[in-house]
Amino acid sequence: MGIVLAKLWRKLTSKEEVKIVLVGLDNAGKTTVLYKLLLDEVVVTTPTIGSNVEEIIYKNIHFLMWDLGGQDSLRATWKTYYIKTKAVIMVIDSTDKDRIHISRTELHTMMEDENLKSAVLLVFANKQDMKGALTAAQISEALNLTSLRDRQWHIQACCALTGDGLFEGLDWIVSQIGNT
Ligand SMILES: Nc1nc2c(ncn2[C@@H]2O[C@H](COP(=O)(O)OP(=O)(O)OP(=O)(O)O)[C@@H](O)[C@H]2O)c(=O)[nH]1
Ligand SMILES: [Mg+2]
Repeated sequence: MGIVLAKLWRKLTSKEEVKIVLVGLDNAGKTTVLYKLLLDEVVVTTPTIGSNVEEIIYKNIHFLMWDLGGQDSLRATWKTYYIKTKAVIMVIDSTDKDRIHISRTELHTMMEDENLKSAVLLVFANKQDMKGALTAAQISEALNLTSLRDRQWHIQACCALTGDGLFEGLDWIVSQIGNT
């Protein structure tokens, strides 16, 4: 316990950057999440080609957030961003029921990558404002999160337009990074 607290304290007081990658299918809302966290604004987005990177300082922790393009042709490049990643945030469009199986495959492939061995996983069940959105529990089941072994994971319902749930998700990451 003392060691965990000491590690957390070191993280909280150091200027060390905590690298996060934001992944998920195209149109999931990753870029919207990033700029809502950074600016508290809903920005007008276009599909991300390549990546956006921003520093977000929260609870005195410097998070370096990499928002990766989610289109099919870009997903093969995700792995080039994994090194030294402390947390993966997978953003899911909770209304995109037809493609949730693709998210599941992408997620489980990622989780096998050696560079993500000790990364924690936060899943954002985004677009909860929309009618017919799957609940976080339904998404958890569809992604088969309980099958993940040796992985700290958490799912958080959210709406990137209002910001609901976003900082709760970040709080979970903060609670985890003292253990890494
Ligand atoms: N209703 C609703 N729309 C959202 C929400 N979050 C994002 N959107 C919309 O979803 C669309 C796609 O958002 P982006 O943030 O560009 O999606 P992305 O995941 O970055 O997509 P790629 O860059 O192509 O991978 C935009 O029109 C957003 O305004 C949400 O919580 N609710
Ligand atoms: Mg984007």
